[in-house]
Formats: sequence, structure tokens, C-alpha cells
Amino acid sequence: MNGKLLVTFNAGSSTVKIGLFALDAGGDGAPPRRIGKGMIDFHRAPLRFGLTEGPDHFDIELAAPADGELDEVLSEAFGRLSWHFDLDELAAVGHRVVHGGNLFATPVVIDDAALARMDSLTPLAPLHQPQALKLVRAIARLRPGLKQTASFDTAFHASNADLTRRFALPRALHDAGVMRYGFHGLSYAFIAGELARRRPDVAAGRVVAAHLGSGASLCIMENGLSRDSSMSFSTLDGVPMATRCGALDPGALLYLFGQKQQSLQQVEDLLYRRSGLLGVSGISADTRDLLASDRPEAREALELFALRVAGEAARLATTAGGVDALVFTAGIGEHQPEMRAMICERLAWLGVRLDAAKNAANAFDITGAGSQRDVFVLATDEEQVIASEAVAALRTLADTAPVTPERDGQPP
Ligand SMILES: Nc1ncnc2c1ncn2[C@@H]1O[C@H](COP(=O)(O)OP(=O)(O)O)[C@@H](O)[C@H]1O
Ligand SMILES: CC(=O)OP(=O)(O)O
Ligand SMILES: [Mg+2]
Repeated sequence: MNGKLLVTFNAGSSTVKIGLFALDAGGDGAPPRRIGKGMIDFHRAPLRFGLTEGPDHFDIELAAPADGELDEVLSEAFGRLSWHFDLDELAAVGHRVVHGGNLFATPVVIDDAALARMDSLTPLAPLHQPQALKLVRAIARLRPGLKQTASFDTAFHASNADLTRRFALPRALHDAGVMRYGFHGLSYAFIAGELARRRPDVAAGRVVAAHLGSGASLCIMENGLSRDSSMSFSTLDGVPMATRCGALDPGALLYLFGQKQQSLQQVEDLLYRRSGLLGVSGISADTRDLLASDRPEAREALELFALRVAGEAARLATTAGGVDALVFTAGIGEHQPEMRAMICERLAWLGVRLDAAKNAANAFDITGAGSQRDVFVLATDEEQVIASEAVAALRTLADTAPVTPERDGQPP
């Protein structure tokens, strides 16, 4: 593989997280070493660009680009990177692509055909897929010939049993791909690896990992392999999220379309952007604001979140025939003791007990005295997984032609 540098983009629902990795660390087979990180936050945009140089670390801040400005922002970013690095040293850019459907079970080097297939899954992840693919196309225009890779959220759940993946719909629909996929797989892959490193005894068992961020889901892993998860066909299912509704009676949709004569666009906007914590509280999509509020609607949104997260943990335990440990991760999971306590109180019947002081300190092991399940807090790192998968994809598919530069939305 040529090049010693790797840039990663993790396009989530409310932010794009950027990673800068060195590939020269420790010789062949060593994981990419993170040397920089950054963020485009679409809600709390710093509206400036910066690259702060530490002893061996770069902090990158990018303006949240308005429509049509992405190329300029990225061009500036590559320009600034070139002050510090020879951009010919750039081996690839790795992307998180949320939906791989049943089209992608492993990371790939992106070519025109792969890009078209990823595009075809956009309706199933409208908050995520367009952002990631916009970045792919913008980078193809800016640096034609540079290899780009895609790592899929869905791929980690390929180990789920056929029965688990099935909706109770006619078989033909399942065969056509209408099934449970599961998301946040890059995060769960990182958690599985980190837990195996720190507590191999626990990782070998049945572990419910709760990725609680803007998007939120839970996954039960057995010996590090996904057995079931709360998100399914799209990024709407499972627990309530910042602005997404989580599991909903499909009869409510029939009512909205039929009796209320709502359009597809109105219902999509309602379910993806106006529901969840924002919809229930009417105050904010951010749990920090809700915890700080004394309004009863804020409390109700948080209680509903905790109830549904605990309920999913119990359902997932049924899939695996039990649960030995819980792991909390992502923004809420890593930083919010109050929310972890609310969820664990609802799992007290399972013998879950927290150590209040360790929980308050966001410690790794927050298991309380007499608890029948271990409880942990782990910081996730999706970018590290994207970087490792990019290296793997480049090794196996070294000859793939890179994406043809084109304007957004126009055929090549
Ligand atoms: N340092 C923090 N302290 C408290 N809450 C946090 C912190 N960071 C993130 N959160 C909470 O986590 C949620 C966002 O999760 P995050 O994983 O950062 O989002 P995303 O899914 O966009 O990556 C918000 O509800 C926010 O309040
Ligand atoms: C799949 C998903 O919801 O991702 P995020 O949490 O990044 O929005
Ligand atoms: Mg996220």
C-alpha cells in the first residue's frame, strides 16, 4: 500500500467526526495510530476552520458547510493538511456509510458501481447516507485518483441468525431484503475489541452494549459477535433517539397516511426529525438540556428513554438466552451518570446494581456491590474501526478503480 496517512469521516446524524491516522506505527499489521481528530457539528458549529498542532496531535475544526460549500471547506482542509504533510503520503480516505443493506457485508474500496449501490440505500437512512456520499463525491472531485473506502454500520450484524433478522411479513419481502439489519456496527466492533482487551472473561459471555448518542441502539453480543440489536431495517427502529421515534406501531403510520392524509415527506420529517426526545419534550433533542430543565415534559422524555432502553436490554437478553454484562457507550452512555442510573434502576429485577460513586465518576467498571451483572462504561471510537477497515480493504482490493469525479447527483 502506498502512503502513510489516512483520513476518516464518520458522518452521523448530527455531526461529521474526522480522524487523522498514521499508518507507519509499529510496522505491518499494527493498527493505524490516531494523530488527529476533528468535528463538523451541524448544531453547535464553531464556524471556523483550524488545525491546531500538538506534539503529535492535530485538532481539526471545520465550518458546518452550507449547501454547495462542502468542496470549499474540504479544499481548505486538504490545503491546511498539506502545510504539515505531503499529501502524496495520503493512502486513502475512509468513510462510515451507515447502510450497507444486504449489498455490503465487508468494507470496500469505493468505485462507481459501489457508490451507485450505496446511493440506492439512501431512502433507508435519509439522515446519514446522503452526508457520507456527498463527502465521497466531493473528495473524488478534489483529489481524483485518491482511494476511498466505505465501512458499513450494518456489516457487524451479519452474524445475526436468519430468524432474528426476520419481520413477520410475507417471505417474498424478506427475500427482497425487507429485514432487520442493525446499525452502529462500527461502534459495537470497537466495544467488542476493547472489552476483549480489558476484560476477556466478560467479553466471552453475553453482553448488551448500549450505544446511546444522537442515534441510539442496543446490541447483544455473544463472544464478541452480534446476535440481535434494537435498530432494524432503517435507523428509526428500537429506542427513542434525539429526534427519531424508535419502534412505533405501523398502524400509527397507516392512520397518518390514511386518515390524516399526510405525505411521505411529512411523515419522514415527523419520524426522523421531530420525534424522540425533541418531540416528547418539546424543548430539546439534547439530553444535557433536558437534564438541566425543571419542566415535567423534559423529565417525561428522559423517563421514556430510560424505560425503552431498559426494555430493549431485556428483549435482547431473551434472544441470547440471558445477559451477563451491560456496557454503556456514546455521548449519553459515556457521560451521563443520571441516565445510566435511571436505566439500571429499571433493570434492578435482573439483579443490576450500580456503584453510585463510580457511576458518578464515569469509571470503567461501575458494577455495584451484590450486582448479578457487570456494568461498564467504555468510550467508543468508530473512526479507529473505519481506519483499520480501510487498511484491510486497501490490502484486499488494491486494484479497484477510484470514483470518477462528477457533480453531485449527476451520472458520470
Ligand atoms: N460530554 C458530554 N456530557 C454530557 N452529555 C454529553 C456529552 N457529550 C455528548 N453528550 C450527550 O450525548 C448525546 C449526543 O451523543 P453523541 O454520541 O455525541 O452524538 P452523535 O450520535 O451525533 O455522535 C446528546 O444527548 C448529548 O447531550
Ligand atoms: C445509525 C445512527 O443512528 O447513527 P448516529 O448515531 O451517528 O446518528
Ligand atoms: Mg453517532
